[in-house]
Amino acid sequence: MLNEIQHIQETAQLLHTERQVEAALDTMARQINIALADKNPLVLCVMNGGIVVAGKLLPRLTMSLTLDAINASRYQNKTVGQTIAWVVKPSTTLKDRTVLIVDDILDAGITLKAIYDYCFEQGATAVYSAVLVNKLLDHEKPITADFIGLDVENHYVFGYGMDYKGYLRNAAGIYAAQQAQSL
Ligand SMILES: O=P(O)(O)OC[C@H]1O[C@H](OP(=O)(O)OP(=O)(O)O)[C@H](O)[C@@H]1O
Ligand SMILES: Nc1nc2[nH]cnc2c(=O)[nH]1
Repeated sequence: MLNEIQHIQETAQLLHTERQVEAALDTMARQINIALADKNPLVLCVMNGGIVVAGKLLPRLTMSLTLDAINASRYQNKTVGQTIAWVVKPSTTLKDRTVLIVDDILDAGITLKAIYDYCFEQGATAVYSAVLVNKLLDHEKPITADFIGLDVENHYVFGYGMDYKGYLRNAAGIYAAQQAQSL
């Protein structure tokens, strides 16, 4: 496995540098600070991928807020999505809260739509979403995010929380994985 990960890392294409990602986070935070200034939001970090984005975004946010996590995983360390596994649900009540869902990537949009619907089912009054990366697809998605950091073309990407088979979430940039060799 580690041979494959090393190969993926060495052959990956850098799409957005750390500096570009940090600038995108600044811009997202500015927009969120304006839109949710007086909303006392509950920030819901979508584990595991959202952990880096949430961790980087939170110190940039200036309003009063609380934090919780949700883990709805569709890829489960694979590169092709399947049905959603609800691993962790928030322990805080969502009732009457404005929720800000924070995730690393909006791809087909199935995960975000499921979490969005879940928040309303739990009694949230308003639900916003922030994703670091929006993948450009040639078909409609069931949901769009309110705050988007960067667009990427239709590659499998990793870095800034996004994994390749569970690894490379710690890459300090956004990379496109090239086709894996069978190693
Ligand atoms: O738009 P979609 O096609 O539904 O995919 C997006 C989701 O996929 C990834 O999660 P994943 O299921 O890989 O879990 P992870 O956060 O643990 O990596 C990512 O963090 C998003 O939550
Ligand atoms: N790491 C990663 N997770 C995803 N989940 C949905 N699409 C992607 C992707 O391109 N990369």
